[in-house]
Amino acid sequence: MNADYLELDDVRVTFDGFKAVDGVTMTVLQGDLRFLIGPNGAGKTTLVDAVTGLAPATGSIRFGRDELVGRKVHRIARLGIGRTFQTSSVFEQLTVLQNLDIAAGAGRGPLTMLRARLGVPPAVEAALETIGLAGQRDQLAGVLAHGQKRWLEIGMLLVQDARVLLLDEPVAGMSADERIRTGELLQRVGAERTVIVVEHDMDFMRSFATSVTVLHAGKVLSEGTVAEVQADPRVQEVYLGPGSKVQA
Ligand SMILES: Nc1ncnc2c1ncn2[C@@H]1O[C@H](COP(=O)(O)OP(=O)(O)OP(=O)(O)O)[C@@H](O)[C@H]1O
Repeated sequence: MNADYLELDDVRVTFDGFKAVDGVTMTVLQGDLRFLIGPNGAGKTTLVDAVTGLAPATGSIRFGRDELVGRKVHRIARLGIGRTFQTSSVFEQLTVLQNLDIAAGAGRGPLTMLRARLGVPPAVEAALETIGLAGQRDQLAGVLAHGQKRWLEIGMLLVQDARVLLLDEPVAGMSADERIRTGELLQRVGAERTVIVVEHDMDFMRSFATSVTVLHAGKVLSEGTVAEVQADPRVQEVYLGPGSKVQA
């Protein structure tokens, strides 16, 4: 098995006795574009919080040889686990390049930062190309289109050399064209990394997921290819609904 994989074993998160994540076991490999779906309140965001250290979890979350449960947020980030949130978090008053530069400099000292400013570091250059914003590098992030801001956030994870990307509703609010471009970006990025996408957009999932985990009430209800989970009667019952178009 490749060293870059995320392995969750019996992960649990409890808030005042309420089991938000209730014994989740799943493995996501490098090159997999895994979609995490489920009804509102199923525990998707809490599970991502558990992986990134924002929610206190029990059980085991391993990235390669490293155990993440019990580690602090910044240590988990340094191990190469990156995430985006439901709302965009770019620095609107700074340019695209400055946003990437700051992300690339996270953890570097001021002198290193100063030296790095003399030229655009190769990792930043590569990220600009990957996210399709090379032409907008000197624009303020605040004037970018909604989709472009979300791509910039992904770029910020790339320059930090995140090996695992956890993206919370990355296409919410995007146009149809932006959705397609985001899916293609995730395919490019996901070829070399482990990507988990929390998403409610079923058309987007059908187009781009290589595998799907369905959460319900904090537990894994179903897992497999898009066709497999869509054909699963339990999924149709609790999530996709009796009227959903099943395209097995
Ligand atoms: N900090 C918290 N304290 C108490 N309960 C919480 C906390 N965070 C989440 N919950 C509860 O845990 C459950 C799972 O929430 P979570 O946000 O993980 O679901 P989700 O599947 O991401 O939902 P959505 O699709 O609506 O974003 C919900 O019932 C929520 O109210």
